[in-house]
Amino acid sequence: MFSSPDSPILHCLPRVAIIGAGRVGSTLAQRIAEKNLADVVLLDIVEGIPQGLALDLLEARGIELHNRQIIGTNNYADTSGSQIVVITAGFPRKPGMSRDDLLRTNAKIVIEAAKQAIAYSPYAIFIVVTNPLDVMTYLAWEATGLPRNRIMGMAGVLDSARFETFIALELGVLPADVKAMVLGSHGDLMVPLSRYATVNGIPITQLLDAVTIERLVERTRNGGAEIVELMQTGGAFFAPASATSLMVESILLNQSRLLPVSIYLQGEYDLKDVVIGVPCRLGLNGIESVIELNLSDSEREALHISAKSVQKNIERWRSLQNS
Ligand SMILES: NC(=O)C1=CN([C@@H]2O[C@H](COP(=O)(O)OP(=O)(O)OC[C@H]3O[C@@H](n4cnc5c(N)ncnc54)[C@H](O)[C@@H]3O)[C@@H](O)[C@H]2O)C=CC1
Ligand SMILES: O=C([O-])CC(=O)C(=O)O
Repeated sequence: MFSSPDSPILHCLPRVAIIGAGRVGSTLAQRIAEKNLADVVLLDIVEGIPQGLALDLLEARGIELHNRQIIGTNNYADTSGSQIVVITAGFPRKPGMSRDDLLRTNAKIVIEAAKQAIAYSPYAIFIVVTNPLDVMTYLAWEATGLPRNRIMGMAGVLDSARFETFIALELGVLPADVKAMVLGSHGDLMVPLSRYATVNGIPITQLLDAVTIERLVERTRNGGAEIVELMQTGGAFFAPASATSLMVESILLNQSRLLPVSIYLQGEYDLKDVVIGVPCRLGLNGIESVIELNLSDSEREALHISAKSVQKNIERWRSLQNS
């Protein structure tokens, strides 16, 4: 049973609302239900789609052996009293586009979704997935007025999983034995921390040469685009849904996992008034704490360059509104 410390108990079972029943949203609904984590309300602007997806997922319950409720809706009232709201509503990029090219269209969608969702679930913890991720999380934070521990973006868990995958493929080891962390913005300027990447505790710098590591770092930075180019219609959704469900799980089960999460910074890493990915502990209160790593000069510089690019896009959004 989960409820925010200051909230009344609204439901007997935890409930997660997913705004946007597209590829990421519907796969996330499946992951959450099949892991038996929470009931799911799947909301989309298109009529019939969330209802059809919910029915399809319900019909699998007997086979997958879980008993979670899954509701499809176009009405925010049905998301009422959710403990977690995940925003995946918005357009994915097409080949040749950067995530930042989605700013204008997705900002309006995310701001509206955040305002509607908070009105019905005032005690919820919000996880933003829509791109460009860090700017969307910043705008959702502004739109909801939530304290920063209750609103975050998903990107670092996915980018780290990609880095771990490429290291595991290169070394021919089990992916679960590889641990790595990617900080910064969810874009070309993300900051994979090779120095902290290990295989069961052994630093990868002892297993791979510098040129190979740099190649894997570059592939990680380009990980989303690689899939967009291959698929031609939309982007990745299996790994993004897995990464988001990991965050949902750590919050609902109070696991206190230490994960890279996009959060509004208030001076940590000498960065202020920007959302960017840094290591955080995730538990019942959302972000329980921000961990400040001892970064090298070049890692710190890369993080600051990454943050500047997010700030530039926040300013771009403000000037679009004023024009
Ligand atoms: N943060 C990350 O690491 C990742 C972010 N993404 C981003 O997530 C977003 C969703 O990706 P997909 O699910 O692949 O796209 P999709 O196109 O399959 O789904 C988007 C859904 O949002 C819905 N939608 C649009 N406007 C809406 C509104 N106003 N209210 C409610 N629903 C609305 C659409 O009808 C559609 O069903 C994209 O912006 C994508 O770039 C995707 C993967 C990873
Ligand atoms: O690349 C995209 O557009 C979707 C995304 O953010 C990712 O897969 O990392």
